[in-house]
Amino acid sequence: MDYIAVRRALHQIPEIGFEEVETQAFLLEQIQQMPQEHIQIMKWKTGLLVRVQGTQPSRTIGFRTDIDALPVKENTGYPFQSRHDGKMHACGHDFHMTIALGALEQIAQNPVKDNVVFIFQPAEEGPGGAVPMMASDSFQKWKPDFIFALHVSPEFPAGTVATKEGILFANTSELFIDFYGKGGHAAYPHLTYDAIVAASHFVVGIQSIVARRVSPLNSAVLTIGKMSGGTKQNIIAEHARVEGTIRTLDQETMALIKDDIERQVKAIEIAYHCQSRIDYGANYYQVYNRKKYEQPFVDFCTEKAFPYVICGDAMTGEDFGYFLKEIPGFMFWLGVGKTSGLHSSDFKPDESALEQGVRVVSAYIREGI
Ligand SMILES: CC(=O)N[C@@H](CCC[C@H](N)C(=O)O)C(=O)O
Repeated sequence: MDYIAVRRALHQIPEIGFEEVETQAFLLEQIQQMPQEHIQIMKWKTGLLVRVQGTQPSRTIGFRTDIDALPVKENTGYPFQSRHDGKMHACGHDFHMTIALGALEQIAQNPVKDNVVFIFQPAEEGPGGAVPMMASDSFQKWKPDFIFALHVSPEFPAGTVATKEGILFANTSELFIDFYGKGGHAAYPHLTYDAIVAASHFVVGIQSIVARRVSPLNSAVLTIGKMSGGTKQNIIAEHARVEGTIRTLDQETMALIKDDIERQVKAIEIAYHCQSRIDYGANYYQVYNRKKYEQPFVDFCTEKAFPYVICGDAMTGEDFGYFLKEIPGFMFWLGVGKTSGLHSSDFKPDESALEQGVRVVSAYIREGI
């Protein structure tokens, strides 16, 4: 398989969570070009489960990749840039899928003792594909006894593995708040209750939550990434909406932040004569690496001379945390060299990491687990 060509082809067809129809078809096309004798495929919504039958199986090993993209307008200048306007693989899932396909090809060509299931999971960026996929009959039928996954990172040199014991990715909760006021003519503000002014005060007010309610020895993030409202420049807005995300390293801090958000929303309602509705959307459980499952991987990397570093916690989220809550396993970062950060419109990971990713994943399946 030409990893770079596959990654570039996937890069051109980014799709948002649970819309990965073209992606699923492309993945199937690639899988059909592999030796078929030991492979079985099950579709699950826009995702796939692909099982390679082991030679003398006593258990099932799982490797999971996410397959969705983000609503980002690409600005990489790539000749192979996204063909789907306003959508982009800005979180590296094109890399993740290519590495999964590469490892699948190697295992399909030469199966290992145990069964291996490659899990192509939709909607990691939202609304969250892991929980419904895990609950499906298809997943339950081939449920792995051990599972692992990777995520690309621009924080580490291309091809370098980075992981740690304990929390790797944070707990997350999406946040959507609608403010409803009373619209009217821009020249008669005293006859209205401006929803945009209410939402703006809310956004400024909550900046004090992490600064003043969360212990300075703890960590949390409260980001509003989107704000919208109104219909025209000379009409006072009846409705405004803020959309964001909360990140914490424990559930208590998550509850504390939500409680403070609710208090501030109540205060805004009173002060600005509006009504509101809060929706916490998708919540992701932390990705927690238990030493028992992470340490053997670190030892394996050392033994095989795969470049490796110990990393810190990150406030990124990943619904892979739900797999690890139920199934033994671990997650790691794969460095893709210095580039703009994840979710940036000019995110340009170093493609030399693809081959190393395939090498690490297939070697660990074959010799490590
Ligand atoms: C690795 C990564 O970037 N993951 C996403 C996960 C999204 C979680 C959820 N939809 C939210 O926005 O809270 C991230 O943003 O960290």
